[in-house]
Amino acid sequence: MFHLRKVSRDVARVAVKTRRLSSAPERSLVDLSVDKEGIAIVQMQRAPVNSLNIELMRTICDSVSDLEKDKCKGMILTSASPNIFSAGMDLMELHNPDMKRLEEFSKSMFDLVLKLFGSKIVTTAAIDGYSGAGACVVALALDYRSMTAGKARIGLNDTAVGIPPAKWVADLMTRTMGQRNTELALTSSFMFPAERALQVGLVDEVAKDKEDAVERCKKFIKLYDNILPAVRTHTKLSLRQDFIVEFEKNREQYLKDFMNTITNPAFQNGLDIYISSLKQKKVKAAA
Ligand SMILES: CCCCC/C=C\C/C=C\C/C=C/C(=O)SCCNC(=O)CCNC(=O)[C@H](O)C(C)(C)COP(=O)(O)OP(=O)(O)OC[C@H]1O[C@@H](n2cnc3c(N)ncnc32)[C@H](O)[C@@H]1OP(=O)(O)O
Repeated sequence: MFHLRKVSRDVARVAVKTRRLSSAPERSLVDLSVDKEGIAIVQMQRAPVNSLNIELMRTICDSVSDLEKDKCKGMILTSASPNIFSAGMDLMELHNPDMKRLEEFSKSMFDLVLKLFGSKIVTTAAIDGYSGAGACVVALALDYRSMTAGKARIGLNDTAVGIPPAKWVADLMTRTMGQRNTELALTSSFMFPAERALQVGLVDEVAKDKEDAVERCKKFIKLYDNILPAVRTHTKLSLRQDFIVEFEKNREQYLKDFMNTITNPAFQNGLDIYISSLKQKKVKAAA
């Protein structure tokens, strides 16, 4: 666990009242609440599997911006879907896409990664269920991850949908898990149960259930209670600056690479088969 040096100084905080912000229609994709201590829960609720489409990614992004403006202590990203944190990118956004929307999709995806990775507040995830590919990228962009033991799996299984992991995705994983573990994870597309994910550093703690995962996130956020937020943010961002600068510098190229991969006919054929197999699974289960 982490040991943060105590700084004996009053930390001025803007009082954040407990409230819900999910009344606006576009905000119904997440349920956002902030407790009396200034810790926010951003709960994804895009049924059935929280697949990341443009609207969900933008909503998460906007929510984090709001929380930063409000000077929240920290946020916990979690899911309303039982057994699923998120199924990753919305495959329907990638399947026979409209070019303009695909470009918007790519931009929203990059904006979200940068927003989460470069956030001023403490960012955590309580992962209570499947967290594959794009969802694992989202989790990796946060400061801390707790994950429930059991059936939940996390990993970058991009090759399963025919997407070779982009360099920045591999970099993000390497920062967390180191070169060797990342190489093994990416080349094998291994989906880690919580205990294995903990061993390789993909998650920080294993929880017994969702409630416990949320509590562990809160505990992590409170570790910073005696550190001046501006000092913590400065330190975090200076350690992350290399990734952010590199990302901004290559953003246009990453966008082109992503668009080229998705629009490749071989990728579209593979995706056709993959989506059919997902649907078929349901038909078989019902039979
Ligand atoms: C900033 C964020 C993005 C960052 C990414 C950045 C860069 C690129 C990095 C990586 C590339 C990432 C690629 C991807 O993320 S591609 C998506 C990869 N995800 C998957 O392959 C998961 C596929 N789904 C499953 O394995 C299962 O559905 C599940 C999640 C384990 C859940 O199983 P369960 O049995 O509970 O449900 P169903 O399988 O019956 O599914 C219900 C329903 O949902 C549809 N669905 C499932 N997954 C997706 C999806 N990813 N997108 C769209 N729709 C999905 C499924 O087809 C069912 O639909 P139906 O109409 O039949 O009800």
